Amino acid sequence: MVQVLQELSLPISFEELQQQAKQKLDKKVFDYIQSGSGKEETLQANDHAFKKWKIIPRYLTDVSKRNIETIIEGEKIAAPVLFAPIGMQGISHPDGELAVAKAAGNKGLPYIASTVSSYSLEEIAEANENGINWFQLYFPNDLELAKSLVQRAHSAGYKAIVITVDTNMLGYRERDRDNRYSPFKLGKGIGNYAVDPVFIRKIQGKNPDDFMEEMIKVFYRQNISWEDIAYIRQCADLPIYLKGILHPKDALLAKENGINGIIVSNHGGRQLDGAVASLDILPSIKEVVGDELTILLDGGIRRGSDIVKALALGADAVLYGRPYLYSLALGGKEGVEQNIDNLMQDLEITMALSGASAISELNQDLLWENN
Ligand SMILES: Cc1cc2nc3c(=O)[nH]c(=O)nc-3n(C[C@H](O)[C@H](O)[C@H](O)COP(=O)(O)O)c2cc1C
Ligand SMILES: O=C(O)C(=O)c1ccccc1
Repeated sequence: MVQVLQELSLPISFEELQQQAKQKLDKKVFDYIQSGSGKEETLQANDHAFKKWKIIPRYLTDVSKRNIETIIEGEKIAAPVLFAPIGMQGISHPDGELAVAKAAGNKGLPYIASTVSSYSLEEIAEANENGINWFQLYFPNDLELAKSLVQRAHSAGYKAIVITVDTNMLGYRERDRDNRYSPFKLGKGIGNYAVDPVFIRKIQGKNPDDFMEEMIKVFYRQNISWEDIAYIRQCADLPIYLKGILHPKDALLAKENGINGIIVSNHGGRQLDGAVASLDILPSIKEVVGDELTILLDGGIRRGSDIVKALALGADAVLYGRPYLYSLALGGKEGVEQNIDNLMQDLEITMALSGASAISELNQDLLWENN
């Protein structure tokens, strides 16, 4: 008997992908993922920022040999794209981070594991043992705990530490408040804490029901200083990236403090509403830091042309966020792989049609600002 395999086929367009994910996911979960903080001005600004720039293509160039690979932290990656750290992927699909990390590795792109992952960083590293993993740190209040998380990441083969600096508390997310939804309530983001020896020691003797309360107590450090960043460097010999940098003066301080890279980001419009769009501030940041540290950007990356614009304005690579999460919800690991295939094809076509055959050829000369 001939077995007809129903091939998984996710929608190509981001808007359609989001629509189908909305139909599939629980309303509160979808709202939590999709929404921004406040009036969502920053969420919208991220989207709008890309529309302000138009590509002026160069023709009569040779694009017969195309290459979208690039090098980040000394490692060749298949495209200038990293998987943004997203907490609690278990709310989108039971395989959560294990599926996404494996998909990232299979496609030759780095995976950044969140502190609030549903699975532990060790399980994620094992799932993506042949790929590149980075660890995102939500700086805990307890330095010993910070050290433990970072050293575990180092032992598990993570290649860089990304410290998120824009979340000293959660943004004012109106939709979540209406829904009475808190990411912490579900207990889906405790993969790393549940197995951490320092945390386990901390809660010993306490009521297991208080686990979440204890975790929240140590979760946010509201006074991270440059000394704390230096402390993390002492914990493990790994490159350090700061995620959530928007002010050029902070970018300059990052450079002066010997940080390896920054991620220009407003957390996908989920933290400070009213904050500048990451793409809008990118040129000013590039101006102060030059080529001395790696610049990554996220917020609103949906298609190949978004990547071309971000790189032309000075980013070395971008982080890809919500779209992969919707793909995970709809199709697990295969869904994410398919979405990445589409994104990479789109990028290659966009570059070729712009007249560029390599990532290094993308610069501001290709852009026109539409005010
Ligand atoms: C559901 C969700 C959870 C997130 N969790 C984290 C996290 O744990 N750590 C972090 O640094 N950023 C987190 N972010 C922010 C992303 O890393 C990234 O900055 C943002 O999604 C980029 O915007 P985009 O989704 O519009 O592309 C989260 C974003 C979403 C949508
Ligand atoms: O929702 C988020 O944006 C986020 O970063 C987060 C913070 C704490 C727990 C889970 C996710």
